[in-house]
Amino acid sequence: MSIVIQGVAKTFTGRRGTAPVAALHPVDLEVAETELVVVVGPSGSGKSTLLRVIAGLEAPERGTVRIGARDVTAMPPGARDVALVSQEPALFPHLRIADNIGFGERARGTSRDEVRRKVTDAADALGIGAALERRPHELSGGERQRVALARALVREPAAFLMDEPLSALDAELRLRMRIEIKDLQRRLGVSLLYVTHDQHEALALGDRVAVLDAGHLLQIAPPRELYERPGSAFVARFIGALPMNLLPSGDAGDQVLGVRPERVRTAPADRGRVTGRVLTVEPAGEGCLAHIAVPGAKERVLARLPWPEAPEVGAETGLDWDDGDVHRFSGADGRRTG
Ligand SMILES: Nc1ncnc2c1ncn2[C@@H]1O[C@H](COP(=O)(O)OP(=O)(O)OP(=O)(O)O)[C@@H](O)[C@H]1O
Repeated sequence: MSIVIQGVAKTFTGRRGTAPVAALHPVDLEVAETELVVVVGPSGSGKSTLLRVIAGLEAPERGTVRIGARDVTAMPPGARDVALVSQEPALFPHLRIADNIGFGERARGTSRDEVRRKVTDAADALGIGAALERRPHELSGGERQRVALARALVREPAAFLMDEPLSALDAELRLRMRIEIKDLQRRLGVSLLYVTHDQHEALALGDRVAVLDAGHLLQIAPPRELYERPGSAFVARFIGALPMNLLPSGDAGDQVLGVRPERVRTAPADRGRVTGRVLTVEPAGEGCLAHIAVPGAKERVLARLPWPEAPEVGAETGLDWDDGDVHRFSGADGRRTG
């Protein structure tokens, strides 16, 4: 079922003497019936708070949360019919994996045979069918995370919420499980709202990706659109393997010109659009990453280059790019202007 949140705001009133923290400014977000939406943002941007509000673990001070046709804003977590999978799955250490997966169903009064069937199906779907008799401490981190996912599956919830479920795993396992999660979501045809701080994971996984910063939802768009037409300078720097280069432009310096490091070329010092001094050249897999100090730019300009074009450290170099690769933002609020 769909997840629809409207005007959800949350402020944590600090302990005595500390200032209140606005974790979420009014946020609107919709996850369609069979959609996978990823919320991405830096640490402290409000991602977990958003999921906890939807799950019913935090009460918003304003706004509504709907799951399908039901307004669940005032409902306790158990009545919402959503499953939340988090980074560190809380498993019962003394229970077998089968009982961990089936725990909620048993508590709900489902018959023993029915629970056994559901547990076996979910465990098989996640490739942990052979681990059902073991205890949590006998499993790897990846397997324990699969147990948490199986436990969520068994409940057949109306919607899934996942809070950085893969961040404790190594890179290779993360990649594998990312594919499995997307696969599972497709097969089940359910809505999934997935939270991560990793823009790479967000782009790979989401049908749409929502960027959150300091409690503000800045943009929600399909991954390619987010990369190709970021709506603000913040999104342009946050989304992408490397942050977008930003250079002052416009007569009054009131505009910001953006160009991605992978679109920058070097040129003879007197022939580029800008000129700068090469600070370092780092090996970066297939090619290299040159850091260039350009007068007037707040940050060093990055250029992702093939090795044959690697400039000399210390040399002056021109930098060039195509007109079509230029993004423009307003200098005042960083909003996209062209
Ligand atoms: N229970 C709480 N009491 C007070 N402040 C809180 C509480 N929970 C979260 N916050 C604050 O609200 C803001 C948002 O926190 P939240 O955990 O939602 O961010 P996040 O994007 O999930 O961060 P991370 O990626 O580090 O988990 C932060 O400034 C945090 O310090």
